[in-house]
Amino acid sequence: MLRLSGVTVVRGGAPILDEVDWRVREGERWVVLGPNGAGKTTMLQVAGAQLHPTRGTAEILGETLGAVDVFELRPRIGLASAALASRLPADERVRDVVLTASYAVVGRWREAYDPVDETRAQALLSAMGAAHLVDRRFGTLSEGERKRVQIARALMSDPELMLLDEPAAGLDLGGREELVRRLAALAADPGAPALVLVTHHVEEVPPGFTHAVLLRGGRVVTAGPVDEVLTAEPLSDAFGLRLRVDHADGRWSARAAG
Ligand SMILES: Nc1ncnc2c1ncn2[C@@H]1O[C@H](COP(=O)(O)OP(=O)(O)OP(=O)(O)O)[C@@H](O)[C@H]1O
Repeated sequence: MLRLSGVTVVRGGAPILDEVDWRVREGERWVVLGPNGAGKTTMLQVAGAQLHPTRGTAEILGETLGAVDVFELRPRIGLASAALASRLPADERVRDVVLTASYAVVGRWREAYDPVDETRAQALLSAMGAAHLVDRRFGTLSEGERKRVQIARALMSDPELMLLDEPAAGLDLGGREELVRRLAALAADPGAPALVLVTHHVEEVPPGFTHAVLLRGGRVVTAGPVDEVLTAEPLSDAFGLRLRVDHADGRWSARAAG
């Protein structure tokens, strides 16, 4: 699904991603964790064919970035991020926010969409608990409602790879738990795309996620199965803080130790 080899992104003369090697296979559900400025969003932008590495190779869905038309590649990738959300017109109806994703465009540009697409958009909004919002304008939604609509949008093109950048940011406790529940359902669906979720908090890792990669200072600290990576030592290393990590009922929690 995805293979980054020696991926380096240089900005302002310094690497903000530094020799990153990372591989996501079909069916895997990954969480990307790390402190502020670790390079999580940058890595996701490379994975989403939104940004070319300065050095190294990014292979996405069998294509090599730089040797493929990104406009053909992008519809195969579902992406939900704050940067993308900010480009969605505030006066756009929720239905159209979701529908336009099939064409990887922002803002309605066609007069008519296929009824099959309309039905699919409605079904995805239902699956995200947002069916009742279909006629609302995107700009009038609460933060939690926007996140759920964005995920429905990201699923619209039936992507092979789905990238979610901090989908729980700005949500209250109820909103977070609701989102975690829906992402857990998505993770458990064998027909769902390979999933990558960026977060700051282990509490937001949905049950059913299989792998984790920890970043710090643009470098990979650890990557592998969640049971090995979401433990005190690697997380303490990544966040530069001695942590106690608990795991119960498929969920994680972390706090400063001692
Ligand atoms: N154009 C740029 N010029 C200089 N530095 C940049 C540029 N873009 C990003 N950076 C820096 O690169 C680093 C990584 O940024 P990135 O947004 O990928 O981190 P992140 O892990 O997603 O952070 P956060 O958790 O705060 O969202 C940050 O220190 C950021 O300030």
